[in-house]
Amino acid sequence: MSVFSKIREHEQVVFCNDESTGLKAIIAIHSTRLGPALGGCRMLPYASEEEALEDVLRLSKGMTYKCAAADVDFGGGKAVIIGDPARDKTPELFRAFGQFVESLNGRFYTGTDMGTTPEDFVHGLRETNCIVGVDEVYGGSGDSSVPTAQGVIYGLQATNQALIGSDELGSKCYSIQGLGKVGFKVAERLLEEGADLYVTDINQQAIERLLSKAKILGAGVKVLSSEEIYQANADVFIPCAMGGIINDQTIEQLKVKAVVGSANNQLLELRHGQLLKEKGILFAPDYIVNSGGLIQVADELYTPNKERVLQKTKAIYNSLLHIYEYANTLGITTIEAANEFCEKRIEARSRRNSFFSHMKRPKWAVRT
Ligand SMILES: NC(=O)C1=CN([C@@H]2O[C@H](COP(=O)(O)OP(=O)(O)OC[C@H]3O[C@@H](n4cnc5c(N)ncnc54)[C@H](O)[C@@H]3O)[C@@H](O)[C@H]2O)C=CC1
Ligand SMILES: O=C(O)CCC(=O)C(=O)O
Repeated sequence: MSVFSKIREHEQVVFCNDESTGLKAIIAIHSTRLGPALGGCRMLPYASEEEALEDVLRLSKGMTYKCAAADVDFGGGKAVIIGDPARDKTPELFRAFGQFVESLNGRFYTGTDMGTTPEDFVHGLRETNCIVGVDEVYGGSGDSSVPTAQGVIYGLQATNQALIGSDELGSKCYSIQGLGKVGFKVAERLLEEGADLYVTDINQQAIERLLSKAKILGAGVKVLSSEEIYQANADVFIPCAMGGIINDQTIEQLKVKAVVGSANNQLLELRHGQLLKEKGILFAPDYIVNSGGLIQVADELYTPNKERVLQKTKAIYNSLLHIYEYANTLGITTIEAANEFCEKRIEARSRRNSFFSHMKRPKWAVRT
């Protein structure tokens, strides 16, 4: 397939190469119809450049929908750095990346994602102001995985409400894939609520950290292998690592009643939403559940306010219940319902103007 056929849905794709630092990154801007593109930057040891391109194209498109669902005036973008986060990170690499972000002149804002941390982006911040989610001491709004994890908790509560008519999180069993920045915080909160957990992570340190926490709380955690997690006898599966994990092979194994997690692009294909529905498994559209981080970093660009972020993150609960109800009424899948809702909103808003006209975000005039 030609490059232009591959990127036909996207406005712009930038390949960033810096030999001296070893930086190989791709920035994808899916759409700026609702405002400048906003989305985190992943660092992963992709098996091939094609795989990295595929990932950044899918992720940036997802951000367009996430921005529409979260009702923020930004568009969809994302970046990936090809490299091993455990081995290849240097301050100079992140500065080189920051220079490329700056060259886009405000069309793209970025921050953390899988494999990157707020500390990494402090280096990038020396080259551009278009970096979000660094520590408050550097003028940022802080680690965006905190509201992301909070949003997953609201998503779990809404899903429990839809399934059993109660928001209660304890006295249930959850299976969690990935105990990184988001997964660990979700696991910690569920343990505090008295829930039982099955967990998996390819990083042994992440497992040990959670086991120490569980020991302090006297809580029950069972560690499973990467393959076993799909068969766990849990009520809800919480994917907090990579995408594409809901597919033909895994759906067959799932015993849960719902899938609610932070991982971006959980469904390998749209039809997997239908397969989940047929199996009676409720799917919480990932870009609604995991929008807490986006809400925080978007808010940061209007001068950050923690209380406002919390209020907007809480809205994930009602948004999800609304999507469940809408899907039920129309007899469609929850992902179809969410996509339809976002596409209508993008269409309605773009009728006003099809371009964004200001580099700086206007200050919030109205408190919600
Ligand atoms: N950090 C944030 O605020 C947001 C994150 N997300 C998404 O949530 C997911 C997790 O993000 P973070 O926690 O920030 O990433 P992270 O890099 O901090 O954590 C990911 C964890 O998953 C583990 N992992 C990787 N492959 C695995 C596998 N095959 N099986 C089990 N564990 C595996 C890693 O060892 C790591 O501990 C990603 O899909 C990310 O795109 C979405 C919205 C915002
Ligand atoms: O969390 C962030 O820094 C930006 C939001 C994002 O990339 C995401 O929601 O996937």
